[in-house]
Amino acid sequence: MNAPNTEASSSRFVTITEAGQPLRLHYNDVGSGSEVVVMLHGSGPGASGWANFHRNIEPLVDAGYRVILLDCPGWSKSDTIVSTGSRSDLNARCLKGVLDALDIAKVHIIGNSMGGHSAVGFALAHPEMVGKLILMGGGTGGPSALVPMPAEGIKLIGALYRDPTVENLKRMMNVFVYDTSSLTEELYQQRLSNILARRDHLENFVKSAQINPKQFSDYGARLPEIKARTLIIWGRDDRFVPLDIGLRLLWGIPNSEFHVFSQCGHWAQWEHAEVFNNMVQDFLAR
Ligand SMILES: O=C(O)/C=C/C(=O)/C=C/C=C(\O)C(=O)O
Repeated sequence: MNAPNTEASSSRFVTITEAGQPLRLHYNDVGSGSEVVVMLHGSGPGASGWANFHRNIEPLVDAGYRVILLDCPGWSKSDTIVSTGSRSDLNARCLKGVLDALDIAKVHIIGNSMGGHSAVGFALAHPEMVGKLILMGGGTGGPSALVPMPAEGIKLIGALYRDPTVENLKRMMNVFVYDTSSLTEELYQQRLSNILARRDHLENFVKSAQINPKQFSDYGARLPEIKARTLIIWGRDDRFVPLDIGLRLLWGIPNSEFHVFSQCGHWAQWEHAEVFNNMVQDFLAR
């Protein structure tokens, strides 16, 4: 019997060059299929590939995919960074560096929130390297037609970055998911320890937003350039990146489809993991 895949057993590092400087990035590498699925996490404090997607890795690995979870610069065990330009483009450059280092020519990408913005940035810069895209609660920065921006959840993320207390974490997590009864003390403690482990990441995120408040590019005008078949997934009750941003993606990306979960906040892959996993496998196999 194979040993279970764990964060520790799949943990790897690679050093790329970013803006002429070495940048050490952490990733998890699970499974050994010839088709590769990259998972890109969101921008909340304490996020990581493993923390965002731990309910989604095993089903894809069991279905025969190799899964790479990249921790973007400024999160988890990756180097810290001050982002003064587009963070979505920065993450896209980092993904290119990692794939080149691993000699991987083509990937499917699942992006959550900031990870969705970064996946679109990557697809625009390197269309030949993208198989299919799955965008959840993200895909472009820019305005919502319905909700004042920054949305309430994004304001709570900012407060948590500036003042990383368990009270601020609970305030953020309580609008993060639809069903707050799913939030356990263990989850809070795990997330808080991730957050407090890297105060440099917190400080640099705050600094980045002060230098450039628009960290996430508005790719709206360029969405029609995306040729990859794209599955857009959203929570109806998303209070971080409003649902109508998903509609903008659907209008803009020519070969796209849109699924909305009711009773779901910003973490569709976690709140509706089983249906999400089946949907992803079906979409990738089509
Ligand atoms: O401001 C945006 O457009 C993006 C926000 C996020 O990326 C928020 C993500 C939060 C998480 O996924 C998390 O795990 O904290």
